[in-house]
Amino acid sequence: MTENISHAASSGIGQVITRFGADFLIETEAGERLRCTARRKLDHLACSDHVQWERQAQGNAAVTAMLPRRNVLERPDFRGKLRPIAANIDLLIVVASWQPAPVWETLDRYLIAANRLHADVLLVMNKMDLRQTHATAEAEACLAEYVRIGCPILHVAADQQQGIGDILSAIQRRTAIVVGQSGVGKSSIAAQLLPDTDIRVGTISDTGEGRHTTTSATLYRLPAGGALIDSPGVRDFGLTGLDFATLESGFPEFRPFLGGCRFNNCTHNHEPGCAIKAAVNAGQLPPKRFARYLSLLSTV
Ligand SMILES: Nc1nc2c(ncn2[C@@H]2O[C@H](COP(=O)(O)OP(=O)(O)OP(=O)(O)O)[C@@H](O)[C@H]2O)c(=O)[nH]1
Ligand SMILES: [Zn+2]
Repeated sequence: MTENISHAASSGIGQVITRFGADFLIETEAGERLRCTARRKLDHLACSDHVQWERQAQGNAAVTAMLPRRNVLERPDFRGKLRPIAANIDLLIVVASWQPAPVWETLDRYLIAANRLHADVLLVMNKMDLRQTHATAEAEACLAEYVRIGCPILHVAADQQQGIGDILSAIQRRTAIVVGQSGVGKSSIAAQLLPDTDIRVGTISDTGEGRHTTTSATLYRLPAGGALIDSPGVRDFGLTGLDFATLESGFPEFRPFLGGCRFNNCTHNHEPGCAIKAAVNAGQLPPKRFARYLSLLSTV
């Protein structure tokens, strides 16, 4: 790596691939991977952040600035302090399965989180081989409501390599993360999306310092375009700090009716003249989603 340095650019723009302790692995615009140090004030950098980098004496490189990010996923560390783990996420791939059965309120929470991040959602119903035997009428009705509100849904079977190509084409050029409750098949799906483990590990061994195992979120480029950010902490991320405005805007199907409530601070619960409740009663809004909205409302 060092012999190329005199010919290579000495500074530029790049993207954070992952982090090793205080250091970052950066991908330059030329596609080169550089291990960089960063000043303490850049400690809040996260996987997929765009940055400015600079080579220094002895071939060391450093991140010198963070460029604006479109969003950031944060989760509390062991002290309860919010820490950024991944930035610039375009798509939340929310995985659910027929066994374990979907927890619909959890799915609603992921939809709210995606909306808060201004990211798109793709619901992946995994283990479609178990749908016939395990899907209850209630679960099918809940899923039908997701179809009704326009949530994109794919049915796949990761174990049987069915539908993985559809997920790859749905990602397109976006940067995605895979989330979902335990046991639904997130690892199986990630392994299918990133089948070449050498690519997965190789991105990190490219720094010439041997193979690192990192629990930090890592950005993987997908051969068909787009990228996947993955780590255990990304996969089991959950919505925290829910407030009323976030909750209400996480139910996009309410939007056409929102101006119609008698009170402009209506919470769509007990208030008279509520347009949302009227629309639910008139069959214009999905009732099961609304019932879960009320249950989430009692937590804000
Ligand atoms: N029947 C069936 N089982 C599957 C399918 N995909 C994955 N599984 C199984 O489901 C189980 C859980 O899969 P994982 O990929 O470990 O699920 P996960 O979401 O990563 O689980 P956690 O690590 O607990 O969060 C494993 O036993 C898989 O073999 C599928 O398409 N059909
Ligand atoms: Zn209302």
